Amino acid sequence: MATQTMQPLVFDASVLSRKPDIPTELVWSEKDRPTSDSFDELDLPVIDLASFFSGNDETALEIAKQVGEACAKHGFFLLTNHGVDEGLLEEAQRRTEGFFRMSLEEKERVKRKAGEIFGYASSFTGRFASNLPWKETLSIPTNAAEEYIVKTLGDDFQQYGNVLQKYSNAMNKLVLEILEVLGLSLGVGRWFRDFYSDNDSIFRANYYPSCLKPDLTLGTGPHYDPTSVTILHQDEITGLQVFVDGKWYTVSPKPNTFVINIGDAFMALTNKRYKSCMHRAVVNSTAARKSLVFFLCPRKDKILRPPESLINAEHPRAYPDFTWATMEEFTQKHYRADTQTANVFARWLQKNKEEGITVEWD
Ligand SMILES: C=C1C[C@]23C[C@@]1(O)CC[C@H]2[C@]1(C)CCC[C@@](C)(C(=O)O)[C@H]1[C@@H]3C(=O)O
Ligand SMILES: O=C(O)CCC(=O)C(=O)O
Ligand SMILES: [Fe+2]
Repeated sequence: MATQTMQPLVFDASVLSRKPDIPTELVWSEKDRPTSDSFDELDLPVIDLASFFSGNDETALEIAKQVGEACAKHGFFLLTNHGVDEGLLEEAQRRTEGFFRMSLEEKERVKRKAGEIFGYASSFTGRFASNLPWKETLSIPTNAAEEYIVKTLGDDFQQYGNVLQKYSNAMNKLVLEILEVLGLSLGVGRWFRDFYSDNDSIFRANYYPSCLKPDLTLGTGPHYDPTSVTILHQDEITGLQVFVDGKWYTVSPKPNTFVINIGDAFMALTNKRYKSCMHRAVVNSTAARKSLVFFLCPRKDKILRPPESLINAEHPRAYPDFTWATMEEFTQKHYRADTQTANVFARWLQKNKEEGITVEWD
């Protein structure tokens, strides 16, 4: 008798957004599903970046203190007066909308292949079997955004590639400034800025189609970003939620404002002085939502070891040394990034060391 193999689900928004019966692969277990009390707004400090760089030391120290408090508590804050051109933000959002509105077949010309970080993924149908996210993603290298888009989608997409390159360049400049604020807040000056000066980061556009049963699904499941620092730009639709003090809260979009959060790799680099924090994205029944995300990643072969001044008797090493290449591989080949990534990764490094497999901290 021939054995029947299960075909992976096809996540085609033009079909699924109209379907009241949700395929089981996209239904999340009850404990993870969004509840109505998760829409209370989270109170986050709004950091004025222009004031930080105004030349007044007292102002800069006060701003660094606010950032430090937020990062020691949950790792999230908002950023305004960031200097990124508003027209560029609008154009990046608009052209991204245009990309995701194309047919599945057209988008799959840039399909993300197994084990690869970059490309278009429609939910993660080929990658995971359950708890699939109600989203499509397009991930590209920030250091070669235009080249990547043109190479995969062709010359007709040159304008989109160019906008994503400009956006990536703007994020690269902005993240180094944010790292100056973070450096001042921990008393290490430009150490973080210098460490990431040759960063090799990831841009990701998230597209969350509307869903007729948003109470059963999640756009992005609960996770900590495994990366270093995340700069998120939401369109005008609400969806981001953060878990603080045992409860889910919403971080609504505000015009011309970025949401910044610390990821696991930066938590390790600060010797756990700063925390990464669990978050997720919910979907809704009426409107599609987009977010543009810059995930700061160090040059792949750089050892993540905290500055000496952050290590002492009161704060012994919280994580072993590692490279981003190893952590990235871990999230792609061994572990689905979730709420436990940093701890499971540290244990995995330890186990490899015990088994005599070379790890960076030998
Ligand atoms: C290194 C990475 C893994 C994820 C993409 C990223 O480039 C940065 C963040 C990670 C992720 C977004 C965290 C949430 C879970 C995840 C599976 C997702 O929902 O997209 C993660 C990414 C991944 O593709 O593994
Ligand atoms: O879309 C959002 O608001 C959050 C996305 C997110 O957390 C991620 O891509 O890591
Ligand atoms: Fe995230």
